[in-house]
Amino acid sequence: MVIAVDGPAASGKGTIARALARHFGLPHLDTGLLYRSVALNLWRFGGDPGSEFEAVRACHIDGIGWDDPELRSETVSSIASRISAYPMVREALLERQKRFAAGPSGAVLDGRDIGTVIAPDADVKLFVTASPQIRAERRLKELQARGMPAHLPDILADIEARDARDSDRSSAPLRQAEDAVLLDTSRMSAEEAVAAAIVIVEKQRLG
Ligand SMILES: Nc1ncnc2c1ncn2[C@@H]1O[C@H](COP(=O)(O)OP(=O)(O)O)[C@@H](O)[C@H]1O
Ligand SMILES: Nc1ccn([C@@H]2O[C@H](COP(=O)(O)OP(=O)(O)O)[C@@H](O)[C@H]2O)c(=O)n1
Repeated sequence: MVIAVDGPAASGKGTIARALARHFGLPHLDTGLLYRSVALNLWRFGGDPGSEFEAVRACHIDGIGWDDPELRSETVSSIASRISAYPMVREALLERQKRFAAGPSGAVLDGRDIGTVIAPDADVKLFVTASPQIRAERRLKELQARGMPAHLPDILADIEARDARDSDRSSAPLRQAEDAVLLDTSRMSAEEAVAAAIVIVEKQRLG
């Protein structure tokens, strides 16, 4: 079974995708980490996020560990949001995501374009969302828990800017696939959102 989980920043898609992978015994790929790795590479070699050419040169990401704490920094988040709009960057990361989705034991992938581009034939597609204010509050708590300086109005502005960039880009914009089920987690705890997602998957896969 292949499960596609898409949605905007801090909607809870990663939490849901990880829990679904555990529940159904499937491998999981957080595709945002690929874009974050390119951003971290670019930042480390002093490249210009305004240059598609330099961003493509940063797509050799095998040397970056998924547990590198820098991947989650606000600087890297912001660069990732910019470089992910470049068609050549998306192209460079496409094959590895498609290969993961086509793996022999099925998969759960989360990102922005899983249901539309990476795995258009996924068995189940979820589009996870929540209001910008709620998402900003979640990210604030997350940053505070990691002891990082954080300011709600700045986080909200950043989330809105990233939503706009994700939705307005011409290459694989963020949008709900026609056959995706919408899950608005604004009024749900993480546990409730996971439980709702499991029910959706069970229903969808039975057709
Ligand atoms: N339904 C929810 N209610 C409250 N907090 C949540 C919920 N879902 C996720 N979170 C928390 O919000 C933050 C962002 O969630 P995450 O799953 O990383 O989102 P995304 O992958 O969409 O960016 C995390 O700290 C997570 O624990
Ligand atoms: N499939 C994907 C995944 C992420 N991205 C981009 O990569 C950035 C980081 O993704 P992420 O999923 O780790 O970000 P959060 O939603 O966790 O904040 C986002 O701002 C997106 O613009 C994308 O364009 N396509």
